[in-house]
Amino acid sequence: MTFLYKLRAAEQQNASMLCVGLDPEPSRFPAQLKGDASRIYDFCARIVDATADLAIAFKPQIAYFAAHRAENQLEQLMEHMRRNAPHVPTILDAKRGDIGSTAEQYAIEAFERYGADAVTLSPFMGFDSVEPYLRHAGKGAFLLCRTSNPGGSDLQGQRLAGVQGEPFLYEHIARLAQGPWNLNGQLGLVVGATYPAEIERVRALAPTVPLLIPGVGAQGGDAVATVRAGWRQDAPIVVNSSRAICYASSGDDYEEAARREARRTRDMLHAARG
Ligand SMILES: O=C(O)c1cc(=O)[nH]c(=O)n1[C@@H]1O[C@H](COP(=O)(O)O)[C@@H](O)[C@H]1O
Repeated sequence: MTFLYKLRAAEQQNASMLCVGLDPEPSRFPAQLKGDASRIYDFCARIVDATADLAIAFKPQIAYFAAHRAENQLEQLMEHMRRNAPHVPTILDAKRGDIGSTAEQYAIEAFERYGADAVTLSPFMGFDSVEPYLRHAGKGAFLLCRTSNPGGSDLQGQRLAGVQGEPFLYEHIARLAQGPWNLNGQLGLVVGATYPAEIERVRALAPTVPLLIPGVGAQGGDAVATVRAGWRQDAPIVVNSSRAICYASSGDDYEEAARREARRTRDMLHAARG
């Protein structure tokens, strides 16, 4: 089963465009787990169980595990998601990007070690840094295109003088992902919810690829404008919220609070489809 097939099935089954981001920070855990990096798995598994019927995808961010030497807990979590939420695809947020031979190793890490359905990648080093991921049958890859952070415009907002029409770099990336780079039909693009006008532009240039859209919740992106700009009947959007869901409460009720916030966000996104 391909990543895109799984994504479409989860979109239907959970009536959702919401991606639950898993960015575990022990210092923000509720009292009984607070500060304890050995409980990262426990914390994340409970968030997964509380939101498995509300999400189109789960997105663990690898740095939050690696920083605490908790890669083994990430492996456990990936296994937990496959077992307890097999209908929800996983996107490993690793933002990798390196020469082909090293990319081959990163692809094995993402798809074989962690068993992710998709991964986030930086396209900065060009097609031969992306191609090794496309060799893994059915696996997805989201290329950073117009990221949610203010500094995203430093490079992504520069015009490419040598390219026809002098597009912005992010526009060029969108065209490549829709066309010549999309060898396995499983490429997607990352566009920040903080820039709805750019989401609309990317959607115009890449009408059928899935868009991973972080930036609602803690970063203050406009959820309604995001859906209007990016959602199309035949092209899914995956709108990520991490901290606003994981830390909806710092008390013992954190699972219920995460569920409430996930449901509220999912319903708001759904309603914005009009
Ligand atoms: O690729 C990403 O997921 C990503 C791209 C981007 O442009 N902006 C962005 O915030 N992210 C990630 O999305 C998550 C956002 O977290 P919250 O701001 O807490 O919802 C983090 O894990 C970021 O690393």
